Amino acid sequence: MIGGGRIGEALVSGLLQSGFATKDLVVVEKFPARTEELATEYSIRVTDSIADAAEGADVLVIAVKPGDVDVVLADLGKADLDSDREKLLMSLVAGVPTSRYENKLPAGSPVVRVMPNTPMLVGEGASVIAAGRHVKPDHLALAREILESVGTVTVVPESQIDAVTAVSGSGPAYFFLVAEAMIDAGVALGLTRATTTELVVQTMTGSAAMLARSGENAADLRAAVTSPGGTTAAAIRELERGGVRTAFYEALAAARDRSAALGSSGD
Ligand SMILES: NC(=O)C1=CN([C@@H]2O[C@H](COP(=O)(O)OP(=O)(O)OC[C@H]3O[C@@H](n4cnc5c(N)ncnc54)[C@H](O)[C@@H]3O)[C@@H](O)[C@H]2O)C=CC1
Ligand SMILES: O=C(O)[C@@H]1CCC=N1
Repeated sequence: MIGGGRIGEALVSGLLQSGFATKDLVVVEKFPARTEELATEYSIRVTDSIADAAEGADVLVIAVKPGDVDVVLADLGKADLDSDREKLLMSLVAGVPTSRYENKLPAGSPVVRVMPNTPMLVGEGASVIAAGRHVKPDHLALAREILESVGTVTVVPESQIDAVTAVSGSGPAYFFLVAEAMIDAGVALGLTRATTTELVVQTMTGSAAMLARSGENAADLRAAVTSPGGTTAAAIRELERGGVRTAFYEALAAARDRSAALGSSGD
């Protein structure tokens, strides 16, 4: 795991909780305080040397910011890696296409681009994978196996990954924002923060469970809550007046465009 930040830690933590052995994971982290934190929290080996971790690894996971990918690739290029041992590279980096890795790695290197999300920290991640040019079914199966230990896995063509990033990669932030706004609104109505937080969290959890399990679509489930002339209709009217639907269209298009831009500029 190259990059032990938020997403790197989420995957490491999820993998360990799902039964991966600490001896099978090595994290490369360049920020010393972070190195210390990860080693203490998870009892895994954390190093600041990419060469040290990559030697002997079957899978390299890249979890640095898009702007740091070229440095990582340069370090991998300098490392004296065992060329007989094929390594699967899994990039969790937003925006960066598989071709950027393929152009810098030895010819024929298998690269899988992944768009994960942070709920993998609690085993509820939604990971989406796209195969690079040299990926064979076995590589895809291995990537799937790793990611399925922390949530669901969906395979799409790489042309769809920027859109997927807008939906599920950034998606948790939209839900957290809605939760934050609802909690503040409940407090404005006079409820305690503790009570309103508990109610919002359970309402979100319960609604998500209904969406996942009831077999009904979101529009029908919403209609079932909306009594004629009732409270929900009054609330939805205000949300629509506030442009909530258009805001989501625009927000997801902005995220998709930003993902594409990160891939070309890297910053
Ligand atoms: N945070 C999220 O919800 C999601 C993030 N991603 C992607 O995951 C990647 C990482 O994001 P975060 O974890 O949020 O960022 P972060 O900034 O928390 O973590 C990146 C880590 O990489 C380390 N690092 C940078 N250069 C390094 C190098 N050369 N060698 C070793 N370590 C190095 C940094 O010290 C830092 O700890 C990004 O590319 C992002 O696009 C993808 C999906 C969701
Ligand atoms: O905000 C970002 O760029 C990353 C990618 C998806 C979620 N977080």
